[in-house]
Amino acid sequence: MMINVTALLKNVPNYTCNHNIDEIMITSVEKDNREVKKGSLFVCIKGFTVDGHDFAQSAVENGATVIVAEKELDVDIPVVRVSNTDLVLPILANAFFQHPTQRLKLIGVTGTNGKTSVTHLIDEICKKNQQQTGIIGTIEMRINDQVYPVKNTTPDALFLQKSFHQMVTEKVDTAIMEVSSHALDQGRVHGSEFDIAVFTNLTQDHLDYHPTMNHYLFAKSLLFAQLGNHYEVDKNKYAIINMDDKNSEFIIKATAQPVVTYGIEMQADFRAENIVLRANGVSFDMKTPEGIVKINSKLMGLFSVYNMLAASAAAFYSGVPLPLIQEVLAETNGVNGRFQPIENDLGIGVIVDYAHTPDSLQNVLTTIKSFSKAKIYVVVGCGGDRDRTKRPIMASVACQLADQAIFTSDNPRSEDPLAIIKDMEKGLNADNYQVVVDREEAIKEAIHSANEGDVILIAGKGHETYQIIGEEVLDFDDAEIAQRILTNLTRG
Ligand SMILES: CC(=O)N[C@H]1[C@@H](OP(=O)(O)OP(=O)(O)OC[C@H]2O[C@@H](n3ccc(=O)[nH]c3=O)[C@H](O)[C@@H]2O)O[C@H](CO)[C@@H](O)[C@@H]1O[C@H](C)C(=O)N[C@@H](C)C(=O)N[C@H](CCC(=O)O)C(=O)O
Ligand SMILES: Nc1ncnc2c1ncn2[C@@H]1O[C@H](COP(=O)(O)OP(=O)(O)OP(=O)(O)O)[C@@H](O)[C@H]1O
Ligand SMILES: N[C@H](CCC[C@H](N)C(=O)O)C(=O)O
Ligand SMILES: [Mg+2]
Repeated sequence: MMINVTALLKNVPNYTCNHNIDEIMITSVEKDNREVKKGSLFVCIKGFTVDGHDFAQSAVENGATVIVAEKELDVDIPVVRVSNTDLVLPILANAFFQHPTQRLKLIGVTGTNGKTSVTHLIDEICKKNQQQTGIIGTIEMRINDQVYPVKNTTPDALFLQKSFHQMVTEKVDTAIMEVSSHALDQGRVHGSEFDIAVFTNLTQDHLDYHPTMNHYLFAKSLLFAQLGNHYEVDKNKYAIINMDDKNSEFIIKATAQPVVTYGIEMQADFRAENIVLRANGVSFDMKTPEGIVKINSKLMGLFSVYNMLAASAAAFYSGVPLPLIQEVLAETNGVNGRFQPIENDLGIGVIVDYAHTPDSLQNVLTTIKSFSKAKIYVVVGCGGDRDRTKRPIMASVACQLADQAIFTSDNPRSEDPLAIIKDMEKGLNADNYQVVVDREEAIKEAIHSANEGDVILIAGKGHETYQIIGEEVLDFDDAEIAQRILTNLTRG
């Protein structure tokens, strides 16, 4: 692909340049000097860790023909000066890849918990409806059936627009993505034209990044402010909102587009009534704008009912018939690492779940409590270099709802694992816990202690296949490790 640089800069406000660049054609837009090739345009981004301006010379050596920067640079190629490269990157990426989101239906899901679960449900439903889908989120990116790794739940604007462009090329008609609060705050989704935006819920997390819960809420609301524009209502755009969350009113105010509501407690367009929570799933009557649909699902817990309502509303407003939605909800096994049972012959219930916030831990343990007749164990830790204030809350939830908690490590990253556990113990008024720093040993301890009928929740890492200790990323998979320990125990 070759694009004229002035055409690319058309929507960039107030730029200046030290050379005439009218005739320059560029081959790619890059923000990392290591990706620069002959003919690239290199955008210098001031990051949280390093300053991309420091890599400008290296970008020139790698073949860049134009640089976009916030300050004067001593290089031999044209430098386009702008006031904020963070804001310019999405504009350039979008223009370079020819506004790909105008050519597909884009569904964005935001909220503290449930984004991965809801996006995967929507994906399953759309596929059943013969749509060609692309999905981007915590676990991976998938375009049709091809899987690609992702570094962030919501990647940067360049990766995003490039991926949407690939989706368009590969005939995807519906893209479904998780939109994190970090991404909204950093403008990673600027230039992405959403058709449907879903709000799941807001509870405590990420207070290492957002100064207060109100800042966190504001960041989430930006997805709804970015839905369509504010001077006309687009009948094909919908904001899908959980009315039972106390922040729904704030989120609704952010959008000028039609609002579709869902919930259990409050009146809503999609509402679950007559809910029956069973040990092997849930059933409920889903009230919809087109009548009542009976849902029988293998998914567990009240939180899954919310996820099913959100996904059903999103799928319905993107054109999927209700009977088809009903069929997928009956069939789905949910997402890897979300309430995932680990089979064994010992009669112990072992569940791997990605609960890594106070609210999700509470939801999952409450769900287990609703069907468990014997003792509940929870193996839990808190991530290093992440919100420290959630640590004692998670510890307290664990001790209140489980009979025995085992505090352990969950990606300690640059922190001392024992210091993280000490944070968990701060102010804790309980003695039904023990500390086993090594996560594999902690899982072993829980399995060896449990008797037939007991349930063990292994929380926090879900689908993750690694444990980050310091700079090292070690292989670690809760499900695989639990399975191995259980099998060894069965064999005696
Ligand atoms: C705090 C944060 O959000 N950091 C994000 C940020 O990284 P950064 O600002 O540190 O970037 P940097 O390393 O300083 O680099 C600055 C610039 O120099 C360039 N560079 C850098 C090095 C080099 O050798 N050459 C070079 O050109 C980089 O390409 C970049 O353009 O920009 C990067 C690219 O977009 C992100 O990958 C990175 O996410 C990091 C890995 C991260 O951990 N983020 C977390 C907090 C996060 O975003 N999480 C959310 C959601 C979590 C959830 O689901 O709950 C997510 O969406 O993933
Ligand atoms: N609607 C919900 N409300 C509360 N908790 C939920 C909900 N859905 C899922 N959970 C819990 O939260 C955990 C994470 O779910 P999921 O991965 O879908 O969330 P996420 O928003 O994608 O998380 P992340 O921010 O890490 O990407 C699940 O394992 C489950 O314990
Ligand atoms: N997206 C979340 C995932 C947390 C998962 C948990 N295992 C941890 O590492 O803290 C985060 O980066 O905060
Ligand atoms: Mg996720």
